[in-house]
Amino acid sequence: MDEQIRNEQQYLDKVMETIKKQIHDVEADSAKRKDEVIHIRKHFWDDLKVNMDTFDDYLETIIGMRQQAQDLSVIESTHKHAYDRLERLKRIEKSPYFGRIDFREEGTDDAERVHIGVATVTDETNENILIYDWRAPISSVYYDYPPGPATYTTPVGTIEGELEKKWQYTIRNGVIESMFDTSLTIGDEILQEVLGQGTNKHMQSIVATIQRDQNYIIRNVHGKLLVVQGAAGSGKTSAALQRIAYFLYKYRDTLKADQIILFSPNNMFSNYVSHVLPELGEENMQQETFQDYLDYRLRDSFQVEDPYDQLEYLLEAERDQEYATRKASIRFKASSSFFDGIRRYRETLESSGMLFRGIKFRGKTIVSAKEITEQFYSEDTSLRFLNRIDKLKEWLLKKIDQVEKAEREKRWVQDEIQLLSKDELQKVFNKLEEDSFQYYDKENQMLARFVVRRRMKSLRKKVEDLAFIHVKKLYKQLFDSSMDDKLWSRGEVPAEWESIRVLTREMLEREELYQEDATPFLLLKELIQGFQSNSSIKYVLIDEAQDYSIFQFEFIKRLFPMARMTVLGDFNQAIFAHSDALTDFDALTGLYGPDETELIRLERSYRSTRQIIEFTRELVPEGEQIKAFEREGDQPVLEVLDDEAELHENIRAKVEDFQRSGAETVAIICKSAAESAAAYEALQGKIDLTLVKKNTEEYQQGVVVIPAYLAKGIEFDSVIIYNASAEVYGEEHLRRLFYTACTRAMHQLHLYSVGEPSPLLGNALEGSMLITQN
Ligand SMILES: Nc1ncnc2c1ncn2[C@@H]1O[C@H](COP(=O)(O)OP(=O)(O)OP(=O)(O)O)[C@@H](O)[C@H]1O
Repeated sequence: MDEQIRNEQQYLDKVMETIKKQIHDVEADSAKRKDEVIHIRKHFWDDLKVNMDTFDDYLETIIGMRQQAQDLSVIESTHKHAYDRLERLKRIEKSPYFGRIDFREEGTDDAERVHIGVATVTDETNENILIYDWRAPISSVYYDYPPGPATYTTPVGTIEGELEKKWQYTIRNGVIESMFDTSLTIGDEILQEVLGQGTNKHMQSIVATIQRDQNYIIRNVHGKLLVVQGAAGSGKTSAALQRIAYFLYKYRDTLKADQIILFSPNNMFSNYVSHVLPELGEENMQQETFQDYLDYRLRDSFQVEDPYDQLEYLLEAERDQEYATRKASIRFKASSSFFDGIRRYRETLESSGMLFRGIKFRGKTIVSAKEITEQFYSEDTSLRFLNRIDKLKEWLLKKIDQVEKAEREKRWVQDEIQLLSKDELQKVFNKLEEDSFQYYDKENQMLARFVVRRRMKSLRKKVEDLAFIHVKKLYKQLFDSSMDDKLWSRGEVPAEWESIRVLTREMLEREELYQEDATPFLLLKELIQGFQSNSSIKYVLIDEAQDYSIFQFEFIKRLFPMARMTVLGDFNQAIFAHSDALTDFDALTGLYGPDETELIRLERSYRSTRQIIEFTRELVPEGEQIKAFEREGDQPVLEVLDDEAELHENIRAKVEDFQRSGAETVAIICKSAAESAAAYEALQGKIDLTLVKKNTEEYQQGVVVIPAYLAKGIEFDSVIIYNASAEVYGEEHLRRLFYTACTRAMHQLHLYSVGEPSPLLGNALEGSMLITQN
């Protein structure tokens, strides 16, 4: 083995030497190019013969300018390329690879040694590859096979052969610290080591230890929709991020990072995952929360309730009649029935029911809502709805033209002309010089024209933006009892429909929009005014996808018509009311059809120790399917206490305990923001801690108090469940929230209960997965 390490170290030294030399060369080259760029920029005009005397001179000048600009752009782009290469080389200089396969291609005698790292490195002749990028076709053998027969796919076909050996290395600072022959070792030492480490301020890349099923997700480029249903901690987010890196490599000539968008649950999560791609030498994709998008699109119309306020209401509000209505409303408005209902509603508007705003100018109606309605329904009904809207807009703009002409003669115009500033007058006269005189025989006429046009500008803009369509009222009309027969067949609406109608109308009268109404409202708006879509996005990835309704998926699909979609989620963590009854992503098959859809399950969980996984999987139905990665730790503990004073004292001591054992991140996870605020208040003087709120941007190290729904997608060395009592987690619908909270723990999990423990713990208590202390 020593001999092997020595040999390998020699190879490593050679590779590092090459990288060092390349860094030196690129640096020298890059400095030269930089000088060139500066020179061209400085002397752009000196080197150019500007002569406009004749048409030929003019043409020559233009061509010269173009040529100069082109040269500059080529050098600049080469410079950027070199800079990226330099960054990449520097990043891998001291740890250039992490694995090796000895692969013998069929029909050959000798196995090729393929070293695998984060970026490709070739020798000075550029002919021999010293390190293969982990995304290269041959590298997939490293992730997919144990020693034995193996194949991989290249653009020209499938290569078959024998994987003779597979090595894993840990290299630090240019020294091989360990190397494992995977055919001899049991288990995955490197993965053990990686998972045993503490949390980081940011999520880490997993390229050295990608597992086979994860690799399948990362490299899957078949259909339009890839759905990944995976247990908590099974690497869904990790797979999504490495998948993006894979796309950026595979399609590097045509795909840019900003053509990929990742929908994440909140800004703290976005921040948490934002280092993975740069660590892999790639630029970050766009990241958005769906809420940000809704806010952006609806900010002019409404203050939209955010999803966390909706959740907080569902967790903490009194369980009265209104609560039941709201819950039913949330479910129904997220359903495909409601989606179809809205589409039917739009169709009925073709023949009647459109609602418009009258158009006023200086307090006087120019075109009344009634006239607009009459005009709309007098148009040729065989035209497509959106064309009719367009024609109506043109008709209104013409009306505005007429009014504009007539207004120029009015007295107010003369008054306003008197008030024009010097600058404004100058502006009008400048224009006069540009325009032909013949249109403006009188100066005053021109000023009048200026004044009226200026006043009408915003009106015109409103008409252009179709603001004369009363979408708010149209949405409200959807909840009018008169629509029932037209829109809904028997049994399609929930039993609470009557009270949902009232609740929704009251909300709209207050000029508010609940979270559950935001996407439906936007859909209706788009069906009537035309869809805003973004065709430049080629890949959309949706993480924590169990939190999206089928309605929202439909919407995202329309929004990005040219994109392929990757959807990753776990229904055991579906904490929003609209999704708490769903158990799988089957409904998504309808989105692009079965031929374009592939579903993959990830069952092994990597985040937590075996003991934590064996406990948490007892909390959910069919939890036995979740497999633990064999990493040992302490058994989770449930401690039952008498009162809150005791609870806070115990938490203080426990946090100290965890920190003494090396935990860098400790989360005290609560049910809601309300419970978190109370816990924070009580613990503040005892422990140095931070309260995480919905607008917290950064993942915090140290001790945090956090509501379970904000801890989604992230992880902590040690987790304390603040109060797992029957009083707090008494209701069945909190099971998934409770599971989400417990699965955030990597190494240690401790639950407290003031008084009787939650019935949700039932199976786990009986199965002795949990040590109980009274
Ligand atoms: N192949 C792997 N190698 C190393 N670490 C891994 C691997 N797969 C997952 N992990 C680690 O497991 C943890 C959980 O991964 P990740 O957050 O991607 O899971 P998830 O399925 O998105 O979880 P959740 O649904 O709970 O949010 C992370 O620390 C991640 O780095």
